[in-house]
Amino acid sequence: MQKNEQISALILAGGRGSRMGHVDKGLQPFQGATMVAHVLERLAPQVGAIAINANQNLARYEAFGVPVWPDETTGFAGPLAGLEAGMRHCATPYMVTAPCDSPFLPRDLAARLFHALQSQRADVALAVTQEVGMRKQPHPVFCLVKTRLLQVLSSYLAEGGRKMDGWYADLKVAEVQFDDNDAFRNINTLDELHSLDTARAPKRLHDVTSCLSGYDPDALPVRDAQRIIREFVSPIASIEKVALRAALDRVLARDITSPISVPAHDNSAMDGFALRGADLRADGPTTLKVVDTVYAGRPSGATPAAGECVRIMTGGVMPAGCDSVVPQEFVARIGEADITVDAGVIRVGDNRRFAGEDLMAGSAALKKGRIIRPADLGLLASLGIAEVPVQRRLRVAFFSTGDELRSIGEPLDAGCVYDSNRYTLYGMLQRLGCDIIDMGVVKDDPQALEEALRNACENADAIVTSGGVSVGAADYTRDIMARLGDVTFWKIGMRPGRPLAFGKINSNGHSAFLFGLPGNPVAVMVSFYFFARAALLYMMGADAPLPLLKVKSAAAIRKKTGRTEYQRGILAHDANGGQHVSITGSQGSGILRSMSEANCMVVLHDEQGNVAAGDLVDVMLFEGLV
Ligand SMILES: Nc1nc2c(c(=O)[nH]1)N[C@H]1C(S)=C(S)[C@@H](COP(=O)(O)OP(=O)(O)OC[C@H]3O[C@@H](n4cnc5c(N)ncnc54)[C@H](O)[C@@H]3O)O[C@H]1N2
Ligand code: MOO
Ligand SMILES: [Mg+2]
Repeated sequence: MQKNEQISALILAGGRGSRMGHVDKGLQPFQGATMVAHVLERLAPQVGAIAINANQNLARYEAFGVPVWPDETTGFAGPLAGLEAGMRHCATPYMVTAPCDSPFLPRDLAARLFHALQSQRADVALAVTQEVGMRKQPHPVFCLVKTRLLQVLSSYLAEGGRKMDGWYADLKVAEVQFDDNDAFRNINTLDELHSLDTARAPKRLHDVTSCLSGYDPDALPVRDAQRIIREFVSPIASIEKVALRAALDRVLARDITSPISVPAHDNSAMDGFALRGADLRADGPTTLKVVDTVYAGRPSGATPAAGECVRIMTGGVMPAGCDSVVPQEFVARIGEADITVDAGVIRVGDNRRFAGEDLMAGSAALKKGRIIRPADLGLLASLGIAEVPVQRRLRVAFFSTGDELRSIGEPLDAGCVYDSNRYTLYGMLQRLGCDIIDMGVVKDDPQALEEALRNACENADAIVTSGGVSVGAADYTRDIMARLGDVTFWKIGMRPGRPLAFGKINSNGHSAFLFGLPGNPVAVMVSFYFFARAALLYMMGADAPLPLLKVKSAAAIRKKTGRTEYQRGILAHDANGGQHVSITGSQGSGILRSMSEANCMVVLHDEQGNVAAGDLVDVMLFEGLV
């Protein structure tokens, strides 16, 4: 974001922190620094100059190397007094403010407020947010003002005014809508501060693994590896708004509350005649006078009296007083101006759809974390929602390692193989909806590996590599990974996919989670599905557990206890209309055909031994998984 030299920033740290037990809020430790330091770090790059308004601990604020201006009115007159002090000292025509307890403020705050101020020829611009289905929420302490308005503010204060949004009542105000409500989140209590601090503090792998009893990196059960990974990774907290169609397959970032009732009115489920159920005789035919016709989308306003009815189309609004609809094909006689209905053809209330029976205004329509499917697009459209808050896409860099690998298009030299892992990884990552960075093949060369890992780390949220994580002499990958961060190497009690590297690496102030998958072509896929997939989904804020089905095994399967086996299976119908699963031929870790032929994975758990024909086994369908 570009710096605007015409704007100065003022951090409002002059409050008494009464909700924090009278501590100085700005100086509270938060994620390895103080709260005010986080605000400084976000705001300073946006403006030409920056200062702090504080009324206590002035020397500690001055230690940040920026000017500190106390209120000029005594007695903690609130943020307006700070604003006044700031405007008096400010040397630029514009000043932007933010409170010291908002460490997540937008990095484009000044630019967007300034743009709105200019384009709307306003005096003050302020941030607002609006949750879907909720009222607009202004954030007057996040504002941009023309500094020449000092006089207006001083008069308001002199008259005893104290409300942040009161002083500009007679000025032109531009509101700027920001999508990320959390960016304006201020931290009011020490409890809130501590819980956020621990939730977001970087974890060490050791802290996670040490909580596990009997942790052995060389014989780690699948469940434990999955648990450690889940504990260690953290979700990205960045939201964007996209047009409804573009939300397909994206992760919903906020709960959606229905702003309207769907349908909005009671209406007919059939083409027929709307009537008053009480008019229908139980002992013989009823004749009713037809007084009007109602088409869908054209309410008639008619209010039929006793003995009257209205011709109605499917979706037409039920006329007042009517509670039932008789479909036209059930009517015994349709005359010029009346109809006759036989006894017992409908019950009172039949074929009437109630207002809000699909969704009631104010009710929860969709939960955040959901991956948006076609039905959800329709549901959102039925609510009139044109833009959807979604998580930003996860950026995932991936590459293959190995001197023997050739990319397609290159000649296949003696002893070499074509790189297939990068294509299976491409497919799997693409299906997960990630933004992918394909980094090609990297040679078994320490310098090339380090460069690739650093580059990936600086550009992605997560890195997926294949190969080099076992114990071979040319497998430098392990050493380099370990050197760049907090990475552990496991031998997992599973087949295929025994070796796995996992952790987080750092480069030039960036960090990324790392999944070092084994090189064998089936192992790379199985490790992706059972470790990386869930972790990446969690990072992208998605809540998408996969069901395991129980299906009969068509034949006996040999299985060792004490490890998880992922056998490639074909689920098919048998002659009796039931289903069974059979294993695809050779299950070798290099036989990619076994994956291609399969339509599911048979999951044989640690404690399971040999399977007899007809036994039920757990099956995970590729459909949904891939
Ligand atoms: N002494 C031991 N040797 C091995 C062990 C072990 O525990 N002790 N584990 C075996 C298991 S299990 C696996 S899985 C592999 C994993 O090896 P690496 O992750 O080090 O992978 P590489 O050695 O680089 O390659 C293994 C194999 O896969 C082929 N490969 C690699 N990348 C690709 C690619 N992109 N496309 C196609 N094929 C690829 C590579 O040519 C090798 O054949 O280690 C076992 N050894
Ligand atoms: O576990 Mo390795 O993945 O069997 O070939
Ligand atoms: Mg190897």
